[in-house]
Amino acid sequence: MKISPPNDGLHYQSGFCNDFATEALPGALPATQNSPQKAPYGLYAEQLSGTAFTAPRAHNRRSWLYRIRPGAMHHAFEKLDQPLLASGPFNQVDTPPNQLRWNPQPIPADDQPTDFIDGLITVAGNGDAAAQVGIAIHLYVANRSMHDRFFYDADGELLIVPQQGRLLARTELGVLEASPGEILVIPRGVRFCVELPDGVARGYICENYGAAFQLPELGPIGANGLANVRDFQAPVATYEEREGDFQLLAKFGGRLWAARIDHSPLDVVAWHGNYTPYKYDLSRFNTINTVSFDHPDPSIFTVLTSPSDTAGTANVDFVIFPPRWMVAEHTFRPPWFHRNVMSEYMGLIHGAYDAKADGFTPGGGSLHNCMSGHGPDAATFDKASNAELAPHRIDNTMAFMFESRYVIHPTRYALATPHLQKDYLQCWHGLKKNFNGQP
Ligand SMILES: O=C(O)Cc1cc(O)ccc1O
Ligand SMILES: [Fe+2]
Repeated sequence: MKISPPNDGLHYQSGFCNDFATEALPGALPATQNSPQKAPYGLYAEQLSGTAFTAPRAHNRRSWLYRIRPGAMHHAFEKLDQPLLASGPFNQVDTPPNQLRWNPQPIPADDQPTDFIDGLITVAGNGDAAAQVGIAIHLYVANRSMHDRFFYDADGELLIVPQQGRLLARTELGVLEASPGEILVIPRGVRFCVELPDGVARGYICENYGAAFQLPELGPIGANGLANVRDFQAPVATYEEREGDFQLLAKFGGRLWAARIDHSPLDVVAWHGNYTPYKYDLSRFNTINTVSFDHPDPSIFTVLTSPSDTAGTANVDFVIFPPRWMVAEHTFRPPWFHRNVMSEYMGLIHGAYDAKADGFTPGGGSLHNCMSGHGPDAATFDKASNAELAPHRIDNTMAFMFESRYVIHPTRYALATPHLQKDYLQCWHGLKKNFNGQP
């Protein structure tokens, strides 16, 4: 496996939810208090709270920003139409228990300029943004950088999974670049814009209305393993001092809103705290699996989890299926047939997924809802049932799953789009009856 330092030329601070401190100008960060009577350089001090003031210390997230102008300085918001963006409660259409699968969403043609916000398409979700429970699952397809407009999401944090093309996220707390194979998390409320270094981009987003993503417990695995703390990267303070006729977009109450703003809100010269955007390279994931027999539950592949108020039962887990060695003896090695109380949306970043011989392609998606049967397709079942069980490396692949305790409701668009595969269920119809009463 290749492990390399970040090659995007940007600087990052290492760690997950650390108490970071960073300043773009020397002395811009007050050294001994949060709210000096006059902050250095004439900056305004502003606290950005991601959890209740009174949240337990282990979960409390907030950062102190020292900025050129406070976040309150903009004109009034007015509603902005974005017909393909939907929000919880998801009740546009009745949710069928059918297993669903989609082909990739095409990137818009060049004569249809589409930035990261224009290109958001909601395919499914659950819960209620206003109640801070559940998730929305969006795709993004874009062919333009965001020019002179900035966005924040009050409804949830954004876990962004690039599938094609890099994203350069300029945020209030600094700049991060994410390539396919990396993820980017923008906390609730953080203002940012997205540029496209490769001209086009496509990917998936889990908009998490619930508790912020955290690292899963490791239990008997020990002190190390899965996604290690030091591999998460937060930005360093970088500010824009820029005036003009700009737009501040907000997602609030399930709707998009737009306000005029006469300066760049990315004007934070220094900050400290643990409420930050971050990126993570999925190739850093320390994969744990069986070295004896049977296919363990996919929870061993959990990168991040958003807990609900029931222990061990996530609002949403972000799970990956990375390259790995398969060595299980006398075992059917691919994912088994199963029905799950949790609901599973899957996407594919690149390569092929070991439960599906074909039909699940990079950029595509699938949804297996609460208690809907699914598992290997007929070709995979046949092959794996007869394979010689030598050590085998599953290579060149990266699939992922957003797994939620709440039923995931597809949107009207997702059920009507021509990208929905009409024949998905056929993938199991070729499974033969092998039972003949003989052991
Ligand atoms: O393909 C799926 O459905 C995801 C999945 C993978 C796995 O290895 C075990 C169970 C499971 O739900
Ligand atoms: Fe599954």
